[in-house]
Amino acid sequence: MFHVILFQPEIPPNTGNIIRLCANTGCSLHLIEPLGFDLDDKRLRRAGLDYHEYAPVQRHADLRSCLEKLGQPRLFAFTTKGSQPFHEIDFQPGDAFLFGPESRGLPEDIREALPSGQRLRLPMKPGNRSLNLSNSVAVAVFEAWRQQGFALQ
Ligand SMILES: C[S@@+](CC[C@H](N)C(=O)[O-])C[C@H]1O[C@@H](n2cnc3c(N)ncnc32)[C@H](O)[C@@H]1O
Repeated sequence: MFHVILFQPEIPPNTGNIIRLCANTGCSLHLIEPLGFDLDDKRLRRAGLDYHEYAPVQRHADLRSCLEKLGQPRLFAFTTKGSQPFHEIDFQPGDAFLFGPESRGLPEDIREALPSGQRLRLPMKPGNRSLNLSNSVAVAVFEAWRQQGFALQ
């Protein structure tokens, strides 16, 4: 349905939650190396994942090779530095959603390579820094899936 791309994720429980989220919503999950942990990290396994939930998870050496493998999908970057409200986008099956690492967010060159309309911001109260990574992915995926009527294919 949708592709979730985590750029160099750092914190195992976040990725564990996102693996389960993707398994439950039918998204594929793409991890851009280097990762801040091993995929068999016990902190990641503590998310209680079943083996089948790992099935749609792929690792990629870099973002470019990931996007090539996905056939150059329409790409949206979720960033606190975006100005485009995410809920105004008409998401389409096959779209890819890119999220940054927990400590530093997406690098500037990756953000700036996209038009401003594809740099999406999730609303927050003024003065707050950011949402948790796995919460951000959940909000984004469920809005996109809601727009498809929670279609199962
Ligand atoms: C913990 S945040 C990173 C914090 C980093 N200091 C920053 O400002 O980007 C991890 C990721 O969650 C996503 N995220 C968190 N809050 C967001 C928001 N309000 N709008 C869009 N994306 C958000 C982004 O992809 C971000 O790179």
